[in-house]
Amino acid sequence: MRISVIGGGYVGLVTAACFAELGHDVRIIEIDKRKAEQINAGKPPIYEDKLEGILKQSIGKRLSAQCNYDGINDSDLIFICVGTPPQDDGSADLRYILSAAESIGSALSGSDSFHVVTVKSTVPPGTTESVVVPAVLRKSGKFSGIIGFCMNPEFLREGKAIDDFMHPDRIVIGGQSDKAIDVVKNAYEKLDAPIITTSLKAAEMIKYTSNAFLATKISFSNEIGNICKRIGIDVYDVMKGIGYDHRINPYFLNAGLGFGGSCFPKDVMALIRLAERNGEEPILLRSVIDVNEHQPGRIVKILYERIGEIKGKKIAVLGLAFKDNTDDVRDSRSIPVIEELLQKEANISAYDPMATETMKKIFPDLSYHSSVGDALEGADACLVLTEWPEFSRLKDEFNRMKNPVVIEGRKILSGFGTEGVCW
Ligand SMILES: NC(=O)C1=CN([C@@H]2O[C@H](COP(=O)(O)OP(=O)(O)OC[C@H]3O[C@@H](n4cnc5c(N)ncnc54)[C@H](O)[C@@H]3O)[C@@H](O)[C@H]2O)C=CC1
Ligand SMILES: O=C(O)[C@H]1O[C@H](OP(=O)(O)OP(=O)(O)OC[C@H]2O[C@@H](n3ccc(=O)[nH]c3=O)[C@H](O)[C@@H]2O)[C@H](O)[C@@H](O)[C@@H]1O
Repeated sequence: MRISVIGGGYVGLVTAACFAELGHDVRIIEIDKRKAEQINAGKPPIYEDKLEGILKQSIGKRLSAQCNYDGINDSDLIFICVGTPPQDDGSADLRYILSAAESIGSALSGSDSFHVVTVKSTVPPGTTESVVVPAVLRKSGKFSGIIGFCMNPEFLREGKAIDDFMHPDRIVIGGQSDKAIDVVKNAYEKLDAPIITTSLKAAEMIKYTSNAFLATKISFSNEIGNICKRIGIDVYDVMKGIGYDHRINPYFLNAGLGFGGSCFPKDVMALIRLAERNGEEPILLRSVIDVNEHQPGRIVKILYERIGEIKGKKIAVLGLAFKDNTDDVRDSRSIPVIEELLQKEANISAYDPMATETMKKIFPDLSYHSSVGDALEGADACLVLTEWPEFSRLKDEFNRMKNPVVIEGRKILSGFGTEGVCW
């Protein structure tokens, strides 16, 4: 099948590389020339496990990237994978979606064959129908039926994106017609996963609901964790105890600093704004955000309780990325922690296996180190902020600290006899 993917970011590039791996001919349209060039050179502009390998296998053969929309009228299926960042009020900014839809419409104006335009970006319910369909039809000069429309939300996690794409729990396809839905189904025919077909709007809502539910599990665990901490119980034992109940399951119950990244905070806020605009009071969703916003401050409070005055103290910060296995620091919970430490005039000594360069763009003046040991040298305390597996193997490195006070914002250490381990 011939597929075009609009946007060569996390989702677009992974989607394109995986569809090429499945044997389709894929063209990426990426307006950022530098990114398109990197992709064509077989170098992913982002770090993602296994991505470079599969990109190199297909690039120049079944996969290519370009900066314009030329030739997309060859494609049976066109995926929109551009960003939907938050606006100042938290609602989703749809300008990239509109612009992509208009460009697709113009590019399809001369074509006589059937094409399916499919939104993969996370968009508020109603967007495909009210923004994408009219823009494509207006610019193409065609009527509905000549072009099909679908909404196929993406559930991949950064750091595990290739495996998530190739082995999804389910594939959701919202569509206007069976004919359009069948084209999207065919693209995925080599994958072994249940396919849920639904309306365009329901597919859009499934994506928001999925992220909001996972975020709710995390905030719930944090609230229970905060209570447990007061009364001297390890919340990880508690969550293990409930996670065996198959109605609950053991995933996304890790308490700590809360959720970061480019999606959970943004998508829960967008859902809150959607609810409000439709006359609903999203009481639970607001609490999910509230709990999350408070968690970073709690670790600094615990630090103060352990070492007293923070001013002038050397604080080692292990982990900057919003989660392990990525160089992405967007909305990382390490950012508010570092901001508060800087406000209290701490000397921060930072280490991350992968995210140092991205974090330097936000905090250029921190003292960054290329090894955990160097970051810990002479430190008055250490905060662990990302669940990097390599931190679970640390032991002797902590001997380089001035005081053995280690506070975990993510439960990853395996117990090494230091003081102050929290959560
Ligand atoms: N990052 C993630 O893990 C996931 C993201 N999503 C959703 O997928 C969407 C995309 O997210 P990311 O890939 O992270 O964003 P991103 O910012 O990494 O990539 C978007 C890309 O689209 C390009 N672009 C923007 N306008 C364009 C246009 N008119 N034509 C061609 N290219 C254009 C940008 O230059 C950028 O490279 C968002 O709605 C996001 O919420 C969904 C699941 C997972
Ligand atoms: O829409 C999206 O962009 C994606 O958002 C998340 O994926 P991602 O943000 O890559 O990472 P997660 O593994 O979900 O972690 C998100 C945040 O929650 C935190 N987290 C996760 C799990 C947990 O138990 N506790 C916890 O605090 C992580 O540390 C991280 O900061 C979802 O898991 C994906 O299904 C979804 O496609």
